[in-house]
Amino acid sequence: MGQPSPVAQDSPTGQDSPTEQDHAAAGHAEPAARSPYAEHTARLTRSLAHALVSENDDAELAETVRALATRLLDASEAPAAVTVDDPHPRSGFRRDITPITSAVNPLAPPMAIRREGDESVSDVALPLQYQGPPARVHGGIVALMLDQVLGNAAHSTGLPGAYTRELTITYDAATPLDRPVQVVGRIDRVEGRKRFMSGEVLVDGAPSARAHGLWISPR
Ligand SMILES: CCCCCCCCCCCC(=O)SCCNC(=O)CCNC(=O)[C@H](O)C(C)(C)COP(=O)(O)OP(=O)(O)OC[C@H]1O[C@@H](n2cnc3c(N)ncnc32)[C@H](O)[C@@H]1OP(=O)(O)O
Repeated sequence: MGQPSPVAQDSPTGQDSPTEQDHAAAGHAEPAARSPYAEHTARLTRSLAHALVSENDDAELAETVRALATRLLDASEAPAAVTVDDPHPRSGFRRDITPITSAVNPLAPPMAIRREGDESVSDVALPLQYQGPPARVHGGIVALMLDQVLGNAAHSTGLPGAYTRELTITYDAATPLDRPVQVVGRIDRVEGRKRFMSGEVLVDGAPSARAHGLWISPR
């Protein structure tokens, strides 16, 4: 596995400035300012989620969190205006707020995606927050990872932006928590506006889940 390399494009179209379609796909307006606030908040929230699932109770910490939650609520009037330089290779959006690769979305692990040849690749180990059955990654999270990595691959060639039209997952085996897994996606063929995609989640090189799907550019 090579070193992560930044995704070349800032937008699904590969242009310097994001288009309206990029914004529609990303679901937000262009950020007005840059600040470390969002990144710190995301890290804090991930830490809180970890503390919650660890089931340790600490009254003093709980009070600190309560007070902080009150302050954060007060400060969250315009969250769309808060952003940071993403320290991770970006998914392709100028500002990534997806719940899987964004550095500033506390729902996201976050998962970094890089290009290797014709494929989009991510190495990730998912912690307990993403558990479904005991010791296994939730199947919906597996689908989310594959949707994102296949989506990244669908946009990696400078083709116009496209949306997931169909995504089929075959779960072959458990995807373990807290162990490195690799998610891979690629374009199998392009027919006009349609991109037929495939990919897999690999555990020690063997697929725990396989995906195929269709991405379509809007008219
Ligand atoms: C660098 C950035 C990285 C960025 C990386 C970012 C990764 C983000 C990953 C997140 C991905 C998402 O969550 S995306 C969000 C979730 N998905 C969505 O919201 C999509 C919702 N669906 C839609 O908006 C729409 O259905 C579209 C835009 C996808 C397509 O609409 P449309 O253009 O009207 O489509 P339509 O005419 O019906 O179909 C187009 C053609 O495809 C054919 N077609 C339709 N379905 C199928 C099918 N299952 N199998 C074969 N062919 C099919 C039709 O017959 C037609 O063929 P012909 O007549 O042309 O021959």
